[in-house]
Amino acid sequence: MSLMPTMIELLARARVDLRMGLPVVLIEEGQAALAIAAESLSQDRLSEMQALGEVTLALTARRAETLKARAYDGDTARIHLPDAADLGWIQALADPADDLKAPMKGPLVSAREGSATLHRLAIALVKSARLLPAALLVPLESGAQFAVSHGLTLLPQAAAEPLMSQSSPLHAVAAARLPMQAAEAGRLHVFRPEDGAEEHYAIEVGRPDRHQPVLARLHSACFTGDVLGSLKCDCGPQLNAALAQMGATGSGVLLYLNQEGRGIGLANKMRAYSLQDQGFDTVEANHRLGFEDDERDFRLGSAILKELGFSQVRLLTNNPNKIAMMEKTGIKVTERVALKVGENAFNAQYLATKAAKSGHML
Ligand SMILES: Nc1nc2c(ncn2[C@@H]2O[C@H](COP(=O)(O)OP(=O)(O)OP(=O)(O)O)[C@@H](O)[C@H]2O)c(=O)[nH]1
Ligand SMILES: [Zn+2]
Repeated sequence: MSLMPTMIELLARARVDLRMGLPVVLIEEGQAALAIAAESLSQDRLSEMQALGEVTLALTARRAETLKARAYDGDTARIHLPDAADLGWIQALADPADDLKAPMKGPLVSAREGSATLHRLAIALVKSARLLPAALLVPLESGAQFAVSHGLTLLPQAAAEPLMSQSSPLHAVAAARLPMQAAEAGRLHVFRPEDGAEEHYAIEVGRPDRHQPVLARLHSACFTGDVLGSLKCDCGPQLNAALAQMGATGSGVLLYLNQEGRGIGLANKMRAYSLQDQGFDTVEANHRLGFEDDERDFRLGSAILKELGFSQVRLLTNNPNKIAMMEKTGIKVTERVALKVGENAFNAQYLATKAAKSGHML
């Protein structure tokens, strides 16, 4: 038995399958469905799914709103797939890239009867695979049998609980000394979550006293800002300023959380940037894609701080949600240290939107 995958391992496997364009079998209390990500769908697999029964497209209520489709299940909408629907039809619903060019997609008919539990689970899975939040589902008579005979991953709803509550435990896997320009006394720790998702890093500067509040920064990965010096955001200058301040005062801890694009992944962030080029702001772009404003899980941050032995922080941030999440998850924020750097002509509007819509402190 111990060689069989655990629930959390099944979850990791399902995430990879969906990215590769393979369907997975989802089961919950007598219901079963075959689910596949809209983004990685092929025409062959679509035809196979259509041959199995009535296919529905699971979308978030956010995406449904843009498409003027009804979402009868709160945060989730189940759209009936017309018989004539092809790959292009599905992609146009899942991906907002051409919304403005081809605005009329309807009439879209949403399902009202039955349960949306498996649809909601499918959306959570494709989001965690950093794909577009859209999935196709077709009901199955016997999920377990179908999975075995087709060699597919079988995922019970219970396996996805950690995904829904986003609280996979993490473990420190390696650490070493890392002298940096900003602080010679640096140490980099790598943390690996049990659910096979991205690793996160902690950079400890000096030897912070575990009994005192530590100067801390929760930095979210921004490949464009951190590495390329993008002027569209303020991430690069914030990263450098935080490390510089820790170096200057001799101690601190910077968490580098691999939650690119506020947790939607780089491909989706580039889709959001492309919508921004069409005139939408950073929040509207996320919504049109079907995401919430912010899909990050800051609980990861407090879990890492606790693993490192910290319980109180002086937090470098302008984001009140980060402070609230720290407090809620057992890390005391004794002080908020403002971090206002890197404003320029390209990101002024982005920063103004964060202040107006996301409550950022100026
Ligand atoms: N989806 C999306 N993500 C973006 C956009 N611009 C920047 N990001 C991401 O936003 C995150 C920036 O987060 P942080 O530096 O923690 O900033 P913050 O939440 O505004 O909070 P503080 O900087 O602490 O005040 C990074 O993951 C970026 O990749 C955008 O237009 N769309
Ligand atoms: Zn950035």
